[in-house]
Amino acid sequence: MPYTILLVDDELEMCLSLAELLRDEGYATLYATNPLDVSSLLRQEQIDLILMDVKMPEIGGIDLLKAVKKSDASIAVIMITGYPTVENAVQAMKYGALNFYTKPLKLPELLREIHELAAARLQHRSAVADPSCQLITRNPEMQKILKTIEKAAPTAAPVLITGESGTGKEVAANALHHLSPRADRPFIRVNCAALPDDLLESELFGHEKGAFTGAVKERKGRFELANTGTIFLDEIGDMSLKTQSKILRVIQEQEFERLGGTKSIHTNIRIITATNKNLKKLLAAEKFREDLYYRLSVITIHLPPLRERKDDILLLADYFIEHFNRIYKKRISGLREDVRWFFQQHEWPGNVRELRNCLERAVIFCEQDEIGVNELASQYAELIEHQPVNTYEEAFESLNREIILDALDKSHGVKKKAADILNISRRTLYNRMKKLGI
Ligand SMILES: Nc1ncnc2c1ncn2[C@@H]1O[C@H](COP(=O)(O)OP(=O)(O)OP(=O)(O)O)[C@@H](O)[C@H]1O
Repeated sequence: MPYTILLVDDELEMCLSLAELLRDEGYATLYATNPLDVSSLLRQEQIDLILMDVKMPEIGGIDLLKAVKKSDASIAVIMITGYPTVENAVQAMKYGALNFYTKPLKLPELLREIHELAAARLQHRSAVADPSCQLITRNPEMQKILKTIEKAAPTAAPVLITGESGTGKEVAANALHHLSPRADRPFIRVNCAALPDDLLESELFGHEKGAFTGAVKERKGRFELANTGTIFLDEIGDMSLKTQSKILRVIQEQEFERLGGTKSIHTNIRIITATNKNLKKLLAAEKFREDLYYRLSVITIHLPPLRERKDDILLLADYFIEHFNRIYKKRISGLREDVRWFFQQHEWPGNVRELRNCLERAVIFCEQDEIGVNELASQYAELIEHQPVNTYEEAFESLNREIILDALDKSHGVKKKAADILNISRRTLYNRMKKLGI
C-alpha cells in the first residue's frame, strides 16, 4: 500500500497543486476542501499523513487536529498557515502536530520531511507484516485483542500475556515490540522454565568473572542486552520466588547488579511477560509474589484456545498451507472436504502450534492438489477413521450450514463478501447454499 497523504485546505487551488506535486514524488494523495469531510475519509481510507490548513471557515485547524489525533494518534499531521501566530504554533505542537509551515511553502524542506516520515512508516509496516508478529485471525474476540495490542504497543507499560501453550503468546509479544517506538531496538526473549534457578539468574543479570565456578570471564545478562528495547520473559509462572524478587527490584528501581558484582547497572527496558499457568492460583498458593503480579499485569491480554475460536481454524489452515507452499515449493490448493470437516471438529489441544505442525507435515507429504487424510500424521488419520460414519454426512452438512450462515451474517447478506470471508468463489458459495437449502 502506498504512503497516503490527505490535504485539507479550503483553497481548491492549493489542494490541487500540492496533490500534483506529491503524486509526482510517488505518494498517493486525497484532498478535502471541507474539513467536515475529514472524519469520513479517515474511516474509508488508510491515511498516513495529513497536511492541514490552520484557518478554515467550517472548523479551525487546531480543533480538527485534536479530532484527528483522538480518532487515530498514529496519523502524522503537519499544519500549514498563511497567518502564523505564536499561539497557533504552540497549540499545534501541544496537540500533536509534527511541524508548522508558513505559506508560501518552502517545498524542499516540506518534501524532505515527508520523505523521512514515509520511509519510517513504510519500514514500520513491513516489520508488522513480518510473520513472526502477525496474528492471523477473523475471530471477533481476537480482533479486540489486536486492538488492545495496537493501543498498548506505543506505551512502555508492562504487558502480561496469558493463554494455553501454542495460542500465539510469543507472536503477540513480538507484535507489541514491533509496533512500539522501540521497534528498532533489541527484543530479547528468555524462557524462564528452561533453566534451573542459578543459571536463569546468571542469564538474566549476567555475572562478573569468578562469580561462581565456571564463570571464567564477565558476561552481560539479558537485561543488559535488552537495554532501550524490550525483554520478553516467557513462562514467568515457572520462576522461583527468589528470582521473582530480583525481577521486582529491576522493575521498581530500574537497576540491578551482575552476579558477584557490586556496581549497579541502570536499565531502560519494557517488560512483557507470558505464562500458560493460572497465575491467580499460583498467587493463592503463595508461589507467585502478589506485588510482582500487579507490577507485571498493568495490561493483560488473554489469548483464547483455538477450540474457542473455531472460526479461525480454516483461515489459519489456508495461511499455513500458503506459507509452507512457499517454503517447500508446492502448489497445494487447500484441504479436502473431509479434512476440513475434521479440522473444525478437532479440539486442537496444542492450539495453533499443533495446527501449524500438522500442516507442515501434510504439505511435505502431499503429492496431490488437496490435502487428504493420507497426508495427515497417523494420530489424525485414526481419529478421522473413528468418526461415526452414519452421522458424518449430517454433521458435515450442519457444520457447513453454520459456517455459511455465519459468513452471511458477518457480511450482512452480501454474498460476494461472504464468499471472500470463506475464501471460496461466489459460484461455489451459490452451489453450496443451493445444496444446503439456504
Ligand atoms: N494467530 C496466529 N497467526 C499466525 N500464526 C500463529 C498465530 N498464533 C500462533 N501462531 C504460530 O503458532 C506457533 C505457536 O505460537 P507461539 O509460540 O506464539 O505460542 P505461545 O502461546 O507462545 O506458546 P508457548 O506457551 O508454548 O510458548 C508459532 O509458530 C506461531 O507463529
